[in-house]
This record gives sequence, structure tokens and C-alpha cells, in this order.
Amino acid sequence: MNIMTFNTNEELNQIAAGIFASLIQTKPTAVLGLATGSTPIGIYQELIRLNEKGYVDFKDVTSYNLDEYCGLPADHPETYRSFMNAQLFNHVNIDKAKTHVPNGNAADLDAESKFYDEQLAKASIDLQLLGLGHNGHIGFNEPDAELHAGTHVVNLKEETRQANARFFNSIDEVPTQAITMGVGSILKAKMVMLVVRGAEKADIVHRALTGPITTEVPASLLQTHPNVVVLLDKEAAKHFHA
Ligand SMILES: N[C@@H]1[C@@H](O)[C@H](O)[C@@H](COP(=O)(O)O)O[C@@H]1O
Repeated sequence: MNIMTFNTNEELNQIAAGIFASLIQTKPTAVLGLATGSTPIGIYQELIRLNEKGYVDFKDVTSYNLDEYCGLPADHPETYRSFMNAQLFNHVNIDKAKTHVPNGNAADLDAESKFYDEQLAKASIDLQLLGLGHNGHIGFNEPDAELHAGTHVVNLKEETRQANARFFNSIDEVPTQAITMGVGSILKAKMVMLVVRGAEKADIVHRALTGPITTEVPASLLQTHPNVVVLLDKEAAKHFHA
């Protein structure tokens, strides 16, 4: 596992975006696995800049997002579809028809999960971007005695709803369920990029990458993947240099 630590967020964003850009340069039809949350925003801004400068062309790129809240109105600014449009897709020359986010409002969420898995099986993700939940979740795969391989509906943990409440007017507005790619789909990506920022995630990222592999820390399963790059800011990396 290649773990890189950065002194500044600017450098981290540039290297992360550079890895995406070089993939797309060598494979213009690349399939990207994308993530939401605050962690990827700076990387998306750097990709927008590289696209404006002509260094990266999204014309033939396909993307699949990890997850989506269930039950938010489609035009709500905090749906992950709205987030992706606002933070990346509206600002680069990607074909929106080639961007995929699970439909958290599907009448039949199990059928939607199956449909998403069928699309993923055909597409095969080249590079999967991941943030890390405070409890070690990836996508919305929450710590549990068992994890699901495929896309499925999850009941969000209270701590996850609390952590994400900062994006909503109140905790009551935070959905209680989400639809997420499973860890099996995440681990099928040819390459995984885990990005973690901030001192409050220093313990969990250290546990995930150096502790036992356990479903109680879903990100620990990344230890089984042969091609993971981890980008940490210096606060998140503090236990790696102790
Ligand atoms: N489902 C998302 C995750 O994909 C993300 O990694 C996590 C961390 O978010 P942040 O980057 O804002 O800390 O939040 C959400 O729960």
C-alpha cells in the first residue's frame, strides 16, 4: 500500500487530480468511481482547473458514484447527484449521460441496487476515489458484523447522521437510509485512492490501514486490495510517523 503524506491540502489536491488526469490521458474512456463528502471537493476543483487548461478531457469518461441518500427530493441540494453536478460535472466537459449515481428515490430500491450492480459489472471501474467516515465507513458501508458485497440499502448509523448533519438545517432533515455500492464492488476497482484529511480521522485511518481486517472497520478491507494509494494530510497521518 502506497501511503503519501502532504504538508498542504493544495499539494494533496494536485497529486490526487494528477493521478486522475494521467489515467484519463492514457485511457480517454476511463471509468471513474467517485465520492462525495467534503474530502474530494479540493480534488474536484483541481480537476476543473486541469480541464479548463486543456490538460484533461472528460468527453469519453464514464463515472459511477458510491452512494446516494434515500428519500431526499431529487432537487434537494444535498442529494449526492446535486453535489456531483455542483462540485464537478457542471464545470467539466463530461457527458452527464455517462455519469451514474444510484437513484435513492427508486420505487423499488432492491431492483435499483440490482440494476446498479449490473451496470458496474459491465463497466469495471479503473480508479475508485474514497473518503473515510469517522467510524471507518467507505461509501455508506457502515461497521457491522457482516458487510454486503453488492449495492444495497443501509440504515445510517446515528454517528454518521450526526457527522453529516452539518450539511443540513437540522439533524431531523438528515435521511435515515442510503443506497450504497458494497465493499465487493469497491474492491473490484482496478485501483483505489483513499483520501483522508484532519486530526479527527487520524485514529481511524491508522486502525483501518494497520489494524486487523474487520467488518467493524469497513475501510480495513482495503488492506486486501493489491493497488491502493492513500493520500493523507499531515494531521490525518500523525500516527504513521509516531
Ligand atoms: N457517504 C459519504 C462517504 O463517502 C464519505 O467518505 C464520508 C466522509 O465525509 P467527509 O469527507 O465530509 O468527512 O461521508 C459520507 O458519509
